[in-house]
Amino acid sequence: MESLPVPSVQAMVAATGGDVVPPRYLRPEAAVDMVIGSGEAQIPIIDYGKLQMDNGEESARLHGVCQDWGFFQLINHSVPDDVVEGMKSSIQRFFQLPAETKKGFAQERRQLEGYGQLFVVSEDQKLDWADILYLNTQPPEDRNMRFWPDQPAKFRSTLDKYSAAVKHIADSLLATMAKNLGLEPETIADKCVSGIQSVRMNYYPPCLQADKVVGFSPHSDSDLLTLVMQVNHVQGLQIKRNGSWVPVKPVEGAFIVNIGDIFEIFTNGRYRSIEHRAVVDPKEERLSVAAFHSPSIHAVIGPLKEIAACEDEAYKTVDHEEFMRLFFSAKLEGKSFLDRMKLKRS
Ligand SMILES: O=C(O)CCC(=O)C(=O)O
Ligand SMILES: [Fe+2]
Repeated sequence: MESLPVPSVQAMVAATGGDVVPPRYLRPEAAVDMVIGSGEAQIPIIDYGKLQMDNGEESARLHGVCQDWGFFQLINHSVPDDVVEGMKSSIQRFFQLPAETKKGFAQERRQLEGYGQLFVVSEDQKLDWADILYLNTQPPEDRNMRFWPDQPAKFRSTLDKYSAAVKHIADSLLATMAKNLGLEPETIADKCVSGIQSVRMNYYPPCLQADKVVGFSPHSDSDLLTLVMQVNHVQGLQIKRNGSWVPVKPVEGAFIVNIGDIFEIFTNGRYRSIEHRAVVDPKEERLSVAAFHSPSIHAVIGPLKEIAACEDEAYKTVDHEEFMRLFFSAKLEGKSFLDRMKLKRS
């Protein structure tokens, strides 16, 4: 698994002032897409504190939101402020480091981790207006410290704390979601013993011709559940709903949570992953941190037998390693990966 090396967009913008857009970044298709005006829609808000108190009303709301939206903002979560703020400042400071220093953590051949970009599989493919740092964070034995920045000084210890705290929330949400689907909470939890977490830190430089580029191509996440933190005040995340893009207005201090492809496969389509993308600001940089949660690498990925017992399976069953290999070896294009995982009905 690997992604072809591409230039740093941040370095390119620093060199040109950001008003030059090389052809490989021009995305005319994005400009014609319909975007719902801001203020018209807001993704639902779920209160984590209420879920923890076994509040039946809040978990019923969560069930409705998972079926109807696949995206929500999680408030009142338990990650301490200093961990959240520490993570934000570590990431901002990492991307402020000189280009040469960041290159010390660059991706290597046949590896996904590190500083660079993902899903670049051909030399003529269009590119996203972003640089990323992608790291395996859980279980700890999966970490490759070679790619973990040692600058700023607290980066590693902060990411260690952040990753554990966010994993804890994801596991707890997954247990509630399993219950909401009439499953034993262990049904999903058992597959997540030594569950995998990876963290993708996204840096979107400004682009004076922002409507001509895309920060993150339309995609659904491949995992079970993603928790995204907005690092600064610049908005850019949009979700696809009823055929239009809906901008997400982040609530201060909330996590943006979304259902991934593996959840859709596990539940045979009861909860669906939602297509989303990131757009770029003309004047200001934007940063976000996505934490992806997947079952153990030894788990089988296919419809859960508890759900598929009385209905046709709509998705293939593959081992987790094969699933990851398939996901990372193609261009990200909406939900096309999940479509390839569907069983064709005759
Ligand atoms: O930048 C964002 O807000 C979204 C990032 C995202 O979709 C991802 O990392 O998968
Ligand atoms: Fe995503």
